[in-house]
Amino acid sequence: MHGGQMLVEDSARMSSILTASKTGSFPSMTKIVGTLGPKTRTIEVIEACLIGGMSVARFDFSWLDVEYHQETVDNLRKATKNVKKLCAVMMDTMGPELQVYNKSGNPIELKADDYVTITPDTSKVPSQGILPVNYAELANTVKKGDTIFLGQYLFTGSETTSVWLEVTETRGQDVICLVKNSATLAGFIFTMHAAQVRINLPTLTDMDKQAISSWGCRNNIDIISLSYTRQAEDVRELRAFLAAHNLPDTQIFAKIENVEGLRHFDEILREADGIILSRGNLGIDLPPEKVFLFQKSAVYMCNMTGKPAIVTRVVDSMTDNLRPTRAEATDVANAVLDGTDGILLGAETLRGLYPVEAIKTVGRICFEAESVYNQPIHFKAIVKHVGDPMSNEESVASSAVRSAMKVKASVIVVFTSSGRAARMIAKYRPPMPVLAVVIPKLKTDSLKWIFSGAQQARQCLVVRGLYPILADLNAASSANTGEDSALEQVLTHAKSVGLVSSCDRAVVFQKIGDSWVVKIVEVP
Ligand SMILES: Nc1ncnc2c1ncn2[C@@H]1O[C@H](COP(=O)(O)OP(=O)(O)OP(=O)(O)O)[C@@H](O)[C@H]1O
Ligand SMILES: CC(=O)C(=O)O
Ligand SMILES: [K+]
Ligand SMILES: [Mg+2]
Repeated sequence: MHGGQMLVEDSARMSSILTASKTGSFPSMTKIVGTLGPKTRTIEVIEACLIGGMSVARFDFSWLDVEYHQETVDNLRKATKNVKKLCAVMMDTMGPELQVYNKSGNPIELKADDYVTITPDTSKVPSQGILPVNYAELANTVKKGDTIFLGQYLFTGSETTSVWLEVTETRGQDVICLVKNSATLAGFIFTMHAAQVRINLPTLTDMDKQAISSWGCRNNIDIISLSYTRQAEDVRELRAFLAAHNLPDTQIFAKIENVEGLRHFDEILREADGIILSRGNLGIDLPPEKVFLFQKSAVYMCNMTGKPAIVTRVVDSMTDNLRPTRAEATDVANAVLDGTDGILLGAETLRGLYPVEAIKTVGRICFEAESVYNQPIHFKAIVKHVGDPMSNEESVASSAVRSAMKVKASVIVVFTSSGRAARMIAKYRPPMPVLAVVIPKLKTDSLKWIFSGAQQARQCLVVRGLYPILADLNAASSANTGEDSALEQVLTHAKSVGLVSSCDRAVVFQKIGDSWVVKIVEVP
């Protein structure tokens, strides 16, 4: 059961480390985002990922086309039905990504101390001596001494399949580079990252717009992960585009992947619904000694404002191995202790040999870290950050979390329509799970009437500690009559999944009429 009875600071902790974890059937509070690709697109594997703890599926449009992703998302829908679990759909844009296409798929061997020319002439065949890139202005953008990384998609920057280049000169539109490490580039697409330079391409490209208006609309996507977000305007532009394409409720998670995004972090955070700390790219854009500082500061700011923070690139080595490295295992736990909402798996699930094991391993580490998370410190920091006077809702929400801790409640139940109230509770990081009971609302898009709710429920799946339940329509009418049939149903469900037992206490946060109310009930 979740609970955080002991902190790492407690002196009695050491021997208890060896006690087996009671993970049970309930997943970690920290959410796991899995990128679906070649190794994770059959119904069977997706089912195993969902059962293993994946609650958000990411579709990366840097790779392949709308038809490919449609097949995968159709399989995801079947899998969620089969295992009776909700899963949010996250679409990841391509953005201004530099790519080298290696049509033949023949490996390219680069040797340390050799020279290689990067050219925008894409009629050239990539080889040891020449690498054609999909960007005409590279020579005007980089200068002597700059660093360029190149490798298979989702490369780590310290492996034999990616290469570190140093710009020695520019010649017309070409860029001549010194190869710093020997490497064999394999695959059909290589990603290029020029460190700390501005790529003069729009954040939301025409290709992305096309994919959103076709695939995105067709699948009523829950979240867009906006790659290479560099300023708040990027988010505003996407927001307007979504509204114009009948996707007004799709959330925007800004991916911070370079120093320009880092510089504008505060303004981006104000506009976005969540943040993805894209350590893959940012980890090579920043000097290594600065990466942790960005992570701690960014997660802290997200926590203070109650917006989800997702950390990427945690267990790269699990792409080919059953166990993560010691450093990776510790890194996952530290991300949880920092306060992250979710962990995003990329290569591990996309092309890895052990996608399900990667999900489960990360889930177990998160679960363990959550049990020693210093929630009281976090709680105090938010109260201080929000300051006085608090809004009525926030004041009651924070009190609900405090009450739940004081009475050692097993669960907090929150009734919500948009998900906002649930996120407000989660912001205070209660140590027990929060059941977000999503009450459907009747809405019109001027063509037809529809019930909202399913999407809002799925969007809760990216927030630490939230477990959404989509209420039936009868629940919607019972609230204002003071009837508690919905609450009874929720507690019965919580009992059936082993989350609560008879005589446990549950804290309920709900809106009755215009007032926010907290009550403490005993599980029947
Ligand atoms: N016991 C209950 N049973 C069923 N419905 C309930 C119960 N208690 C509250 N509700 C309903 O839950 C809904 C809570 O949604 P509400 O819209 O107030 O919150 P939200 O969507 O998180 O915030 P906002 O609308 O401000 O974005 C209300 O419609 C309320 O009437
Ligand atoms: C996932 C991703 O894009 C990154 O970490 O850079
Ligand atoms: K991408
Ligand atoms: Mg990236």
